[in-house]
Amino acid sequence: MDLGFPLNSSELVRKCIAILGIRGSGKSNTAKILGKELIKDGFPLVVIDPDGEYDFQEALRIEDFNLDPEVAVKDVLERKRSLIIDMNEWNDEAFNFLFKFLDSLWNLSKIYRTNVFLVIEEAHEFIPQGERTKISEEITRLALRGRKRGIGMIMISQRSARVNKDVLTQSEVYFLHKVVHPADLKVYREILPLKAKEVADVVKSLDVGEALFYMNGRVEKVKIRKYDESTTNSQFAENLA
Ligand SMILES: Nc1ncnc2c1ncn2[C@@H]1O[C@H](COP(=O)(O)OP(=O)(O)OP(=O)(O)O)[C@@H](O)[C@H]1O
Repeated sequence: MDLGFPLNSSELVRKCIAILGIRGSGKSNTAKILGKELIKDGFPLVVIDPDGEYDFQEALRIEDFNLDPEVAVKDVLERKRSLIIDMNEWNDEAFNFLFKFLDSLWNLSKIYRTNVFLVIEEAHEFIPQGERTKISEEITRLALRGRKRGIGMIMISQRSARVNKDVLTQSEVYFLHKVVHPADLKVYREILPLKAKEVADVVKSLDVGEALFYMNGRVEKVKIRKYDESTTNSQFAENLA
């Protein structure tokens, strides 16, 4: 696949991927490019979208939560359809749906074992460090034990230090965009096999859309290509069979 640099999508299957960086550093753009390329290569995505900003062609958007979560999960695992769960309303209805959806995903993935990626935007909101919720427990279980069931994860956060450490350290692939806060730089130092000064210098030099890509022990400065918002239009979940 082409992210602005070439990468083999099969190398990402069943892995946890972290996309980190400050506001405006290009995280969402990176996640969208990566998500679109994964869909193109045949891997369904489930996007937990707190700001209603994701919109992939051929994905179904769920924003009306009357739907049976198990039917939605089966659509992903059986028909390999991508879903965007729009959490914009941030209400009990949305959280109840999400909890049941993640629980069904855990249970049914054992049967189907479809390779799928769970995309979690603003990951610090759903899997906060030092706090446990019903949802964070579901996501943690999927991250720590989902690999054999086909589950990969893409976590995106502007607050690296506030994301649950147990989950973040499961990541094997990192896109590290610019950060400035010392607590976030400290997280980068823990992740990268570089000297502290090197980390500080190279991270400071990153422009919008640039990131340190870290996988298989190799760190590379990359420029992600720009996502074309005009080519997207997801369908609504009423179309779910
Ligand atoms: N690789 C890129 N090439 C060119 N422009 C980019 C690139 N990545 C991001 N941008 C632009 O920079 C701006 C911020 O990008 P983006 O929304 O992806 O950042 P973010 O880190 O996700 O910010 P936030 O945390 O506020 O969501 C957008 O206008 C986007 O179009």
